[in-house]
Amino acid sequence: MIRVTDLKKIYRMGLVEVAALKGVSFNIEKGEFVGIMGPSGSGKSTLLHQLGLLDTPSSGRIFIDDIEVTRLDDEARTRFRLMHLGYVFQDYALVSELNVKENVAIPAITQGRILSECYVAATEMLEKVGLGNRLDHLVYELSGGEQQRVSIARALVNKPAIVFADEPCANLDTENSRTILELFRSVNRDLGQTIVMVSHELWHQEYFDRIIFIQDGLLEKERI
Ligand SMILES: Nc1ncnc2c1ncn2[C@@H]1O[C@H](COP(=O)(O)OP(=O)(O)OP(=O)(O)O)[C@@H](O)[C@H]1O
Repeated sequence: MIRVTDLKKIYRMGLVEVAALKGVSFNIEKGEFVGIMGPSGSGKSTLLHQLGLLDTPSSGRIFIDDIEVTRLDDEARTRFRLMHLGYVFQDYALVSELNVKENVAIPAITQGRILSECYVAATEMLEKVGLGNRLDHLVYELSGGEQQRVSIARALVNKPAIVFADEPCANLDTENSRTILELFRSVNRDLGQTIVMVSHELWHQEYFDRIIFIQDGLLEKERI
């Protein structure tokens, strides 16, 4: 489903260059729950941003379902993201002025679906993540763990083929982290979504089907 060949990313700030990815190649199969792990500064978030089409690599190729996404122009990339990809970030990135149901409906509304349908889809996803009783709450009325579940519901509302999660448990305690990881696991099993998640917490690896280890911008090893 995802095929990456010789991916490189060099950040340039004036005369200073940082080679964050130095040529990585791997595949991710449809329906896998993959963890990207490695030390701080190793290139995990950079890799996730390239895979999730949130940034453009310096060189190399990424194919998603045989489409070479690294060749898409800006408009096509935006459309591809909206139609096929979902995102979960460590700071939840929710809109504080909107209630929970409205937040989750945003990607569906952006797709141009009928408003009432968007709210039905949002409600369904909030029930799936165990927040069917919080639809009209404002974001600040929820705990951190609940806010992250809202952001997962938002990532899933368009039923994307792939969900990218960048350290989604970074701001949560162990109990809430387990809830989030179990939620990803059940979504992966029940809805068949491919999930790619960055984490530096070793204990998270028990939840992943496979781990891609990255060290100093290079693939360290892959293991089942
Ligand atoms: N926008 C940027 N501009 C310049 N350098 C960057 C940028 N983003 C990341 N880097 C550098 O690229 C390298 C890889 O960073 P990245 O954030 O991908 O690592 P990471 O493994 O996700 O780290 P962490 O676990 O600490 O979040 C680091 O040396 C970092 O300083």
